[in-house]
Amino acid sequence: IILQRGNLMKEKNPWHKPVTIIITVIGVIAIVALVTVAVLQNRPLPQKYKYGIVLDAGSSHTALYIYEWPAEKDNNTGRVEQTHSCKVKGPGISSYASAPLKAGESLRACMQEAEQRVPGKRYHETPLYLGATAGMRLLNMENSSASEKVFQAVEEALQKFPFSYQGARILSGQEEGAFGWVTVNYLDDRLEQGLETTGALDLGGASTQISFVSDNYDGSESPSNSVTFRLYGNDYNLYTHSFLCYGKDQVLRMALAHQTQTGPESILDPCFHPGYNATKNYSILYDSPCVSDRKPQRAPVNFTHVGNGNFKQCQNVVKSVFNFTHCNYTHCSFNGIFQPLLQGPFGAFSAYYFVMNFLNLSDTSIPLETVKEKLARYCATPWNQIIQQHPDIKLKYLAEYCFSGTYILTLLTEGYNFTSDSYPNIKFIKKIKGSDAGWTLGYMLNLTNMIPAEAPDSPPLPHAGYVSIVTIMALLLLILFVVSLRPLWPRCSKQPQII
Ligand SMILES: O=c1[nH]cnc2c1ncn2[C@@H]1O[C@H](COP(=O)(O)OP(=O)(O)O)[C@@H](O)[C@H]1O
Ligand SMILES: [Ca+2]
Repeated sequence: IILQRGNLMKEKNPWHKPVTIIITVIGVIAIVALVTVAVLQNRPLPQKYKYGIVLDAGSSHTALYIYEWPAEKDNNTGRVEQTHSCKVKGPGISSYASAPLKAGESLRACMQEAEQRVPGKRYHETPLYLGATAGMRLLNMENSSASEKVFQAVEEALQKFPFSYQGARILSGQEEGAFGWVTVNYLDDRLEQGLETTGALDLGGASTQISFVSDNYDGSESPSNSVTFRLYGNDYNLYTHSFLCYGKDQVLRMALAHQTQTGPESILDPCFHPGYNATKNYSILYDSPCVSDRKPQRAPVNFTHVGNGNFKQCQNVVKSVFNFTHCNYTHCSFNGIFQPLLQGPFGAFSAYYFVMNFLNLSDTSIPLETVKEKLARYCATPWNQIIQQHPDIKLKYLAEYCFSGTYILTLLTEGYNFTSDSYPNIKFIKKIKGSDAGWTLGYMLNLTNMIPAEAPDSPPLPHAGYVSIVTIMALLLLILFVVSLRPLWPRCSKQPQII
């Protein structure tokens, strides 16, 4: 009987049937394979990078920037980052008008650095651009054949490198302003998300740019200030203006020209520290289209530049470089240039940042009146004390911070109409998420078509969500499968039947 019972038990356990075992094993293998394939197939591929190089040939110096982005995801947002920058030794390329070959040579060291930073197998597909700004605009106005020679020399030097050379050219003021705006908003991820944009304030040595979106500007009033973009499915109507000669170095020339109109032997300059005393050359001072027509006749060769450090008087000198007499539009900034009402936050970079950071005034939550008081105290500090306090700073920069700070505050308030209420909307910035604020990134994004006009189609689920859902579904299938075999389950709990 016991034997019989044992036989009965064996026959009744369907799990031990070969067919059931095979089906179960196949089912488990299929589910494991499904999950594995789903996970592996959709795993993000190992990152490969592409590179782009932009040379910013500014009026005072040239800088090289290397950008990097994942090779598979060109069209995704916020993915292009600056990986390296190199400051070219010596002055800007426009200063080599009388020795153009040296302009090309000056770029070599930074280009060699770029060769080290970009992987060799990417050289040929790495675009290389050079964009020149206001220094070359002025040289081109003054002596176009000299500017052509400089470009020729620069071009020859750059073509010797193994990158994909895409040309050297002068950017228009609108391009310089608009691409600075693109850079700032791209790095802040504002474009793809369609967020309110940040205005861009760029202060160079020879020109300055203001760019922002304003609800009361559709481009119809003063169309030359309008730049339109369609980015990620959003339309932007940007106001932008570049003031040639209103970079801080050219404004200093204009301020000195204002003070030397009669060709004196010496001037007492409120924008320089008390005790500052330097001999300057009239011909060098007036050697720029921004001031050349004002050169006093019968001036001596040199004049003595003496400081007396008075902020209020310095503001008056600086104001003399702005013209507020005429405006043929609803609103103007200065020199009869249209400007819509200021709107939104602003990022102020390049020399805005260098100067305000040096002066410890980059925090715009400090009330504007306090900023002015602090700057007034700084300007009144004797020159020898300033030198002692900042032994590592180049004397040329050091001597000019009082002037530059005064110019920045005057430009922002009197020029662009920022008030003590709207001043805190400005942020003085150097970098955003590791990339320098400036026109170069926006320029490259535009020329490589890296910002799509329409929003890219993105997969409905991120990778992790996709994997989780596939795994959960596979487990459910497994449970369903096991449950479906229920009629074949052994009835272990039942009492053995005794026949
Ligand atoms: O460390 C610094 N302290 C103060 N000013 C600086 C420093 N580095 C650069 N600058 C200034 O920033 C400005 C940069 O202008 P840039 O050469 O880009 O001219 P551009 O944009 O008008 O062509 C110049 O006035 C230069 O002197
Ligand atoms: Ca610049």
